Amino acid sequence: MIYTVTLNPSVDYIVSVEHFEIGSLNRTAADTKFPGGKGINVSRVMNRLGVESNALGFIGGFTGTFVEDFLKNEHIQTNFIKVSGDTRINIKLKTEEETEINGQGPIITESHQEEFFEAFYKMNKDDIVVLAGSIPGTLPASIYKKIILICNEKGIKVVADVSGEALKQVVSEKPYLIKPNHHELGELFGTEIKSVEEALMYGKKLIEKGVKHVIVSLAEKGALLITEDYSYVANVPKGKVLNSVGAGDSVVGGFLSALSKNYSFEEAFKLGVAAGSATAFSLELCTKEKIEELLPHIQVKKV
Ligand SMILES: Nc1ncnc2c1ncn2[C@@H]1O[C@H](COP(=O)(O)OP(=O)(O)OP(=O)(O)O)[C@@H](O)[C@H]1O
Ligand SMILES: O=P(O)(O)OC[C@@]1(O)O[C@H](CO)[C@@H](O)[C@@H]1O
Repeated sequence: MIYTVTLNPSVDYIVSVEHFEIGSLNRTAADTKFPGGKGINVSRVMNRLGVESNALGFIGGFTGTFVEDFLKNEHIQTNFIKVSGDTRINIKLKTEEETEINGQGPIITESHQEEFFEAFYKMNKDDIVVLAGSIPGTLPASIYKKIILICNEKGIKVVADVSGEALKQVVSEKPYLIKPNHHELGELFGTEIKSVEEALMYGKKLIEKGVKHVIVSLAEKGALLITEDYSYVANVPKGKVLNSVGAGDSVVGGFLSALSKNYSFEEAFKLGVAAGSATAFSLELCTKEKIEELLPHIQVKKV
């Protein structure tokens, strides 16, 4: 089973405003709500590609019920720990420029954490754990490290899509796969990455540190898959970006779905990139049909 971990899920409130003015009453041209949080997005993308997963994390209140019910309606398994506060609402404002306001999330107590860890003690070596998204303020900053230590002891593969301090901690535990974007990779090394060549050089440094596979996404500049033995670069198809929320998560969801169907790494990488672009070119997360439409426009080359 692939378990996705979203420590701080959300209701993503997607609001389109034609000419947004600070200090004025703005009215929406359209608005929608979706369950959000990076691990949940990975689960939803995998589900669209016919791959089962189980979504873990903490939810609470009416917003938590919305998230859980939405996933159940999509036939996605969940095993959330219920907390007493409300799951956060993250505002995604679509106007001339995309602007996001992410909430803080509910308080998570020590007993909630103990309950959460029980799921990991029951996993076995054939499982995969995907850690994705930020760590809420009431959880210890070392929580991802603690999860990886349990997984490493059991031989469970860990995939991580995290940033900042959490990325530093995750890298030191040598996970199976990480997917930073070029900003996150640059931040890790205290630099700014401006080209695919620089991304390749810094990505290789992570392999030297013991990470097994690295996917670096570079938005419209393409993506890299770097391993100990080979590296691939992919272009991204041309299209109108309608929504970048969840594009990175779609790369992870697409890649893992393909691996679980025994695709080669090269093909899985291609599908991951197609899924990322399919989300970028859609109002919501990618569909299988949109991914298939984009696949022929992606070339993967060894570098
Ligand atoms: N302008 C674009 N044109 C085509 N594809 C894009 C574009 N921007 C993003 N993508 C697709 O989305 C993927 C992830 O984008 P990006 O590198 O911005 O990751 P991210 O910052 O993790 O995404 P997110 O917005 O979810 O945080 C890219 O690999 C690509 O497939
Ligand atoms: O606050 P975090 O955990 O860093 O990010 C949460 C989030 O912005 O990421 C997803 C897109 O990747 C959204 O569904 C969600 O709102």
